[in-house]
Amino acid sequence: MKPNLTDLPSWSALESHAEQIKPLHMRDMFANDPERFERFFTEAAGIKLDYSKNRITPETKSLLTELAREAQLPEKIEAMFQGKAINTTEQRPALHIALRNLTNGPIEVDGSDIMPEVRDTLQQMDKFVWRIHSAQWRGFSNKPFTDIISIGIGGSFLGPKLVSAALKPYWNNALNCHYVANIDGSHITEVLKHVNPETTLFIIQSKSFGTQETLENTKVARSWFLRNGGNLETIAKHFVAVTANTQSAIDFGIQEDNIFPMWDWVGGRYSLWSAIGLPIALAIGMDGFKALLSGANAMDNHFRTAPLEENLPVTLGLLGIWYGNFLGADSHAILPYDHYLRGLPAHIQQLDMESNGKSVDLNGDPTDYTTGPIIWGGAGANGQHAYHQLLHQGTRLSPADFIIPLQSHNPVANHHAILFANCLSQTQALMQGKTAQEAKQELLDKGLGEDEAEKLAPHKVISGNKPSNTLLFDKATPRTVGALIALYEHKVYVQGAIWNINSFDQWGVELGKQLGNEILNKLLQSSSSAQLDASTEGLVDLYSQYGASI
Ligand SMILES: O=P(O)(O)OC[C@H]1O[C@](O)(CO)[C@@H](O)[C@@H]1O
Repeated sequence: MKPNLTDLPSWSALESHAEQIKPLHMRDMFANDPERFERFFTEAAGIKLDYSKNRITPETKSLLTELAREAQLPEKIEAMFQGKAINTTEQRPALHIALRNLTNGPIEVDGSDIMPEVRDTLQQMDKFVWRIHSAQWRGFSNKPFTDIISIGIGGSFLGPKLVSAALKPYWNNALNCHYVANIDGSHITEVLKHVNPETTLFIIQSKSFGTQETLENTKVARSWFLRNGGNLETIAKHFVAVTANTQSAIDFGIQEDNIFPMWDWVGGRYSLWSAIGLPIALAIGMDGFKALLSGANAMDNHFRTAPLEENLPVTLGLLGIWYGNFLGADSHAILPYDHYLRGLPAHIQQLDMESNGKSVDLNGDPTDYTTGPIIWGGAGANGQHAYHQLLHQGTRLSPADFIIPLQSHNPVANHHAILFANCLSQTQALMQGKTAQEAKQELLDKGLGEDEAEKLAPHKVISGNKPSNTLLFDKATPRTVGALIALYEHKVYVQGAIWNINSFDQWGVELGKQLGNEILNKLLQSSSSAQLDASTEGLVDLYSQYGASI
């Protein structure tokens, strides 16, 4: 039997090593090692990573790499690329890498090559995008489309939404791209207010075609369409679907020719590279979409072949393990300093937390170590005037990724230099902090008296020693955005592989769905026999008294 993770020799070595590292300050690490930047810098697929502002030494790095080897990470990486059923609870491979496999080499699932279907679907997308862009495919009154509304949630929403916003400079501008996800009726109501039924195309995005939010929103979109000039014959011009469950989409009323396939070997949160990326392709064109795939593919090749020590996803994954399992961090911040990438934290949050928010290992045994962190974040520099205070002076440790392009798509005045300076100053401040002596001297220099300075100084002390990574790329292009997202996908896999958990299922979300249906029955028909706890029952009563009648 394989040893438990915490029984591996490198695990106990890392535990002892952590005790040696805890008292050390990064300020001194930088002072003592002029090569530190070069030592802890790596790049691949257009993404540069400076990880020198971490609480690590070369020994930390080699111990973490040893952990990766002892936990059989290289074998597990290969298993993913070879299409092994690494999603063990559902007996499926996780082959998002096939969706961007540009070598045309075969990738087999159950003995048959899946690449022909992948290529066919890309062609189907290509043809569709061309027909919409060239106005060969028009709305019911023969006008070209002006708006697309993608209806989907979770992985069928966050990835396409992130990427289409990230690549706004590449939009062909003939089409506006909107997203509806939430079952809160205000979401679809607000989106429908701004579009014309004659020129609006709906893309229903659901791998399962069984997701309540998506199906209910689709019903609303359909009746809105029928009430506003459309009819049963013209629905086919305005509704297409992307799903792995073709029959349910047909039963729902989507014409078979309007259905783009996806497959059970691609997880929802890894699916933006499939036809779920249709809104992206419509927004930026198929060449742009293929460039996105090629960026991800470049990261895939790097991940599969680069030595562990130079491997970007492995490096990020191991650093996360270092902080989470050995230095007590329980969250991780994603801080894009790029307006176009403002959707990145939400996407990575789903990617990471739905993948690695697990507490049993592959054998079904409870893990005796912590797993996936809480992912949070937002766009810089805005966050500096909000939550960065806690990063600098709070009691919790939250490592952060600062993500910034070297060039801006919009070189307005000195904005990009200012943005860049803000980003770097944050990582510097987090690393070096401000000592009590420095704080006091600053106050004295400002003319405060000795007593006053002494009193105020503790509030101005910043401990520093707070870790961050800086990720850079030339510009947010389809290629770099593809590589960046693939980097995080693989980071998540690295961590899941080492923690020996299944990163590709999400059973935790099911209970809420089950209970939600029971509660809904209660809300809609007060006769339901479902037994509820006192709190939920009380809240249902409140809804029956006040909510239902409004
Ligand atoms: O694409 P579907 O099947 O509608 O699922 C939407 C999302 O729901 C989830 O299953 C979680 O509820 C995600 O994993 C998935 O991306």
